[in-house]
Amino acid sequence: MHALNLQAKPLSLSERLADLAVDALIDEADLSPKPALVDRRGNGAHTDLHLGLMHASALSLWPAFKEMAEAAVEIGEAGLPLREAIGRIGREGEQAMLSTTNGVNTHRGAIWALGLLITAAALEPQSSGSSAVSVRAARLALLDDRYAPRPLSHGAQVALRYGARGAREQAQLGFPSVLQRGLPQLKRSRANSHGEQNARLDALLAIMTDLADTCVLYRAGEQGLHAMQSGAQAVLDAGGSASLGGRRRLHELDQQLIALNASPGGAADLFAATLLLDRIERDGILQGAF
Ligand SMILES: CC(C)(COP(=O)(O)OP(=O)(O)OC[C@H]1O[C@@H](n2cnc3c(N)ncnc32)[C@H](O[C@H]2O[C@H](COP(=O)(O)OP(=O)(O)OP(=O)(O)O)[C@@H](O)[C@H]2O)[C@@H]1O)[C@@H](O)C(=O)NCCC(=O)NCCS
Ligand SMILES: Nc1ncnc2[nH]cnc12
Repeated sequence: MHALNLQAKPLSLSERLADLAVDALIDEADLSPKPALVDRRGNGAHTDLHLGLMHASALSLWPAFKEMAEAAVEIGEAGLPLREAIGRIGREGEQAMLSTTNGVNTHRGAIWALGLLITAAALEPQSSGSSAVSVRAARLALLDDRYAPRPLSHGAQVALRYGARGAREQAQLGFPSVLQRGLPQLKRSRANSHGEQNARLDALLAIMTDLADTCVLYRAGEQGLHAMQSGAQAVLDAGGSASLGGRRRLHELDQQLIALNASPGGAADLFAATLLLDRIERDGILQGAF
């Protein structure tokens, strides 16, 4: 008789990438204190969101992320067939999210950003540096999905009103807010021994300093966007989240954005993308897979 084999089955590349994406979303939700966003302390500027819902939403997206990575492995190149396959899977993921959250939009922007990035990572797992993955993701984002509906989304309304191009442009440009703001700040604050949670808060704030966040623009106009960008810069200038001065500024920013109803949901999604790329680069996506 054979002894029981209790060893866990190794994860496939797609399962591992889906795990990394969901982990990044859960870590983003848990990070506290984030200005005006849902975190361990409360609901920030939201009346219809809470931490449990953010976690449930993140977990509901695992199958969609896995399917996107599988499509990349099967199709094998960043062309229109792959773009349209992940567009369809992304829309199905949005439906799974909405049925989990009872219709609340928790992670639409995250499905877009993290979906493109894990698809790009799965295309060439041996080339998993942040810049290389982002360039491949941008190539996919530049392709026009013929089956995508064009709803008058909040982002589309803000584009008409203020000319901000939001999530689509961010991806098409290769995620500059992640590559030029979030990741460098995360590394700087870690190098200064600020502690992991403070380093993550600083990375989120760095993204907020110059993002045209369409959530903020939709809810609080240009005044809200200016408050977000200048307030985030003030925290970093005062020494960041690890310093007493920075923490005071962070508290002020939280209060100010809540008063303006300005929730930086786009910045939160790009912060999750920062964590994802950081993990892919540090741990490698092949570790633990196969
Ligand atoms: C291309 C799409 C991203 C669609 O873009 P569009 O701008 O038309 O759509 P929006 O519905 O407005 O979604 C964009 C979401 O992206 C986040 N975001 C905002 N600004 C930026 C930015 N500058 N860079 C990157 N990301 C950004 C943001 O997501 C977060 O906010 C959500 C809550 O927002 P909202 O619905 O406005 O909610 P509230 O203000 O709270 O509403 P009320 O309570 O007031 O009612 C939250 O979900 C966060 O995730 C924007 O919301 C893309 O989505 C698309 O085409 N999808 C189709 C499927 C597809 O092709 N997928 C590809 C597979 S990878
Ligand atoms: N933590 C958070 N709070 C509110 N909206 C979000 N969208 C993505 N993450 C979010």
